[in-house]
Amino acid sequence: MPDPHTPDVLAFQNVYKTYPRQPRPALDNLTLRVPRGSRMGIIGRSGAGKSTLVRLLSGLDTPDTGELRVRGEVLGPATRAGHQARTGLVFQQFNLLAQRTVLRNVTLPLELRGVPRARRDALAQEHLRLVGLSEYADRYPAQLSGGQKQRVGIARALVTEPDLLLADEATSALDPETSAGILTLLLDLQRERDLTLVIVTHQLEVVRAVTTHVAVLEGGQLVEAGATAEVLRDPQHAATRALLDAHRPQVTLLAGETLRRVTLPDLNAGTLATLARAGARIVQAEPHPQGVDVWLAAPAMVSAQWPGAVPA
Ligand SMILES: Nc1ncnc2c1ncn2[C@@H]1O[C@H](COP(=O)(O)OP(=O)(O)OP(=O)(O)O)[C@@H](O)[C@H]1O
Repeated sequence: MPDPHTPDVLAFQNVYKTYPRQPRPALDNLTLRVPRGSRMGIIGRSGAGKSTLVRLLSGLDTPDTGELRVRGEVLGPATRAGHQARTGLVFQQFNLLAQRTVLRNVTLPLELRGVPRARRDALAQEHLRLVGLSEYADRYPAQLSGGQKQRVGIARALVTEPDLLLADEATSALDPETSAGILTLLLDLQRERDLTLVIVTHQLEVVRAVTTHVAVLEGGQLVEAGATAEVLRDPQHAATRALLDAHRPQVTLLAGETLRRVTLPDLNAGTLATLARAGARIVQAEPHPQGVDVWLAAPAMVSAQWPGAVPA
């Protein structure tokens, strides 16, 4: 964990939120710290409270009781506008305006802020370059693929140069390969700009691939939080274990085999031969920001030798 004296960029303190006419709180006494510069995954099954947490974080809604501090300030009417100006949002459904070109979608937050046209066009062009879409400035959203739309969404979120980026199911609508590309981009941008990244997802592989920390919600409560590697290696709560189990490939293991997951730079002939010699079977492979995420069924002693292999 980071130095405890570093000011947390975000801190929920005993936050409750209940929607009108609902019997149970959507957030139930939530206390959570998101350290500056971290990549925090928020995970939980449907209805756990993830979107509610994002609504509060983005300043779109307020806690009933409890406190939400951002960059050391309590988020409230006096600080909301300033907070929103420094916060970028990336959505599952991209939320692009169909009647605007790609460039005009990216300039929109700058227009709302009254930035002069020449300046906002230059900034938007620069951000389209950053996401690899310089050539698409004059197209319309309907002429783009899902992955390209999300790149525009990321350019729009970053064009105001926020220090906090909230991504709500940013890759859930995309296929695994496109999703890996978007996650790689988010990871690169987070490092380059020293952003604090909060990723809300129901996809455990997203948490595994990009986050430094993870918080698990269940019924509006925080049931587990910590460094991602530790939580995934040794989950303490049944809700976390259930999420992990749901992600395991369905495979019948042979006697003496265990299931392991390992991230490899690629699956070349040499790697495949080494795996075969070790008696390891590939049961599933998915693109990953650092290469390929491979699930192996392998003899227990063999799989332990793979660098980076973790028990699944
Ligand atoms: N606008 C609303 N009005 C009433 N109840 C709501 C509203 N939004 C969410 N809820 C309820 O609050 C609880 C938490 O919902 P929330 O959308 O935050 O969960 P979630 O983890 O994001 O779920 P999902 O993964 O399905 O999006 C649920 O019981 C949900 O039914």
